[in-house]
Amino acid sequence: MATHPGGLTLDDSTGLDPVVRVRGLSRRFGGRTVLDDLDLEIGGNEFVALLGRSGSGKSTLLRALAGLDPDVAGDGRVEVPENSSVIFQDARLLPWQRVLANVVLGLSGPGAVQRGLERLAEVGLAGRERAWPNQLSGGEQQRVALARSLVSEPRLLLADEPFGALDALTRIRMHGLLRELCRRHRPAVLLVTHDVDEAVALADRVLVLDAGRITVDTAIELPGPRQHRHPRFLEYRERLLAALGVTTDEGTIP
Ligand SMILES: Nc1ncnc2c1ncn2[C@@H]1O[C@H](COP(=O)(O)OP(=O)(O)OP(=O)(O)O)[C@@H](O)[C@H]1O
Repeated sequence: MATHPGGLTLDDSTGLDPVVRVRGLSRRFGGRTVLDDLDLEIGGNEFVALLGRSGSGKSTLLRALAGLDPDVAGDGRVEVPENSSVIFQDARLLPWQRVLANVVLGLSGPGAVQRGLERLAEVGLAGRERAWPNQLSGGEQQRVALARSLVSEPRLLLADEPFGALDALTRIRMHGLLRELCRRHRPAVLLVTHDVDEAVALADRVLVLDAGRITVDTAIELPGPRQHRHPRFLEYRERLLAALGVTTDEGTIP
């Protein structure tokens, strides 16, 4: 059981008990308000994608949740699980440490190395444990970062455009891998992306951040493996693009 900030008692056993609770979060840079009294809840095991135009504050929100921004306004309330992980667009591996050492960095105790080996196998890098990061491709390095982000069995995974630097084919493979790993390890996920297709393909719920607040909050309900050409997929896509202010005509070359 856990206590809601408002005093409501929520039942952990449902898996719906929020692991992220944000109330009244504001962030200003100089005179500019980027996050404006924002509220957000993410349930345990929920996979949430956060869309927004460039500069709308997606990374600012993720950094606040990751505890990487010491200057978020004091009147807001941000509750996240202690055991959270972050993954960025660049893998951020230590070049002087081998792959396995990068994955288990900061972990101690019996079983840490074993867990690292298991995660590496899950991301398809069994046998590469002793390689140096610069011996891996960009996509492989990002697989290592994914293994590292899950090795501590986090309750919350914060991902900031983790596939943004990858080529289209690698990105699609990584989508499948992330979905599969999240099904297995069940963290709640907040995935920041500018890619509407990525959001609809991966998430249970998609948010749009605009003018400092969450303006769209929609569940994605699609049967079976997600097909980009499924009519409902296209419907979600159109609706989200419209919410982002993109008209269907944009991108059409006359
Ligand atoms: N440390 C900072 N100092 C000043 N302004 C900042 C700082 N960090 C972010 N900003 C501003 O806050 C706004 C939101 O930035 P943020 O990186 O959160 O947007 P974003 O939605 O993630 O954008 P993108 O999709 O382009 O990555 C931008 O206008 C940015 O210039």
